[in-house]
Amino acid sequence: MALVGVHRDRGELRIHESLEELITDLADYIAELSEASVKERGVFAIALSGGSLIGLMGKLCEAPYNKTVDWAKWYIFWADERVVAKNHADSNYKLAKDGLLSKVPIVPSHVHSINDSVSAEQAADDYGFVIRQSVKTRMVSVSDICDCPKFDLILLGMGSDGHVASLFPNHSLLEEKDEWVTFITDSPKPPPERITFTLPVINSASNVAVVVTGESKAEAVHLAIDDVGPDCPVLPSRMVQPTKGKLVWFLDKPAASKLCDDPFCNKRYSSDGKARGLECRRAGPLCSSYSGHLFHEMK
Ligand SMILES: O=C1O[C@H](COP(=O)(O)O)[C@@H](O)[C@H](O)[C@H]1O
Repeated sequence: MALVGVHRDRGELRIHESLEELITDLADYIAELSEASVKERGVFAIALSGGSLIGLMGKLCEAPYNKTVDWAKWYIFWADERVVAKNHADSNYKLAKDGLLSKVPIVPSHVHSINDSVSAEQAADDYGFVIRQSVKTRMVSVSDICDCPKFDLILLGMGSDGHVASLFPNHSLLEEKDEWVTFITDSPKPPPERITFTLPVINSASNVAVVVTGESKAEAVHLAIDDVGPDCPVLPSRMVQPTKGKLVWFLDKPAASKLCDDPFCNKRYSSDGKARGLECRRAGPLCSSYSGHLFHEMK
């Protein structure tokens, strides 16, 4: 059973009892967005990240999703990529290909991976061109408030330092306002050369999901979501604030364990692993950060 709440300005939180439950909820969420987008626009433009996210999407390769999802309508992009050969162990493309894309009937020409035979700067330029072409042909829609691409869904992971895509804390790339895709040659996490969507592109998407698991990320989750006051370090993950789109956090219990303005009205999980806040929530007024929200237990 998951707890779902809507934070007043940090989007919807889905906190899962187990990884298995999170994995199923994530597959349902992606499948539903795909269906809605294909119905509305005839296509589904999705941007992936690398890391643990791909393993957590694995259920999409299984029944019923492998048969019910309209894979032929999917257009795949990457929110970030390491500038390494496509068959390199560090490649986000390889990770997605091995873990997902080779197991479902995606049209190969709909998979937009980076040019891996040029410099990071050139790869970012080339990828920006690919996205401009995709906007021109309306495979990717365009934001109605700026000229940015509006992806149907951008899927992000988050590092324990709070980075998303290849946007790292205290890095000048966080200030990029003009480019859609940019590059980094000094990534604090190896490999050093990467390309990444910029915040204006991430924040123009119709839907953004941040998928975070494990206790090692609990502090970053706390800093990305809770109202921790003016001295709070501004993590890249906190700068994910879709202008008009919907933000959803998929968390497991360990990742959510340091949330203080939490769905449980400041009560953490009790030692037996039960979410005590459920009683608290039923009994009394809700934590102010979660006003105007729906809170329910998901079956
Ligand atoms: O380097 C990267 O790290 C993040 C987080 O990865 P995780 O394994 O800790 O989930 C990932 O989202 C990003 O795409 C990747 O390039």
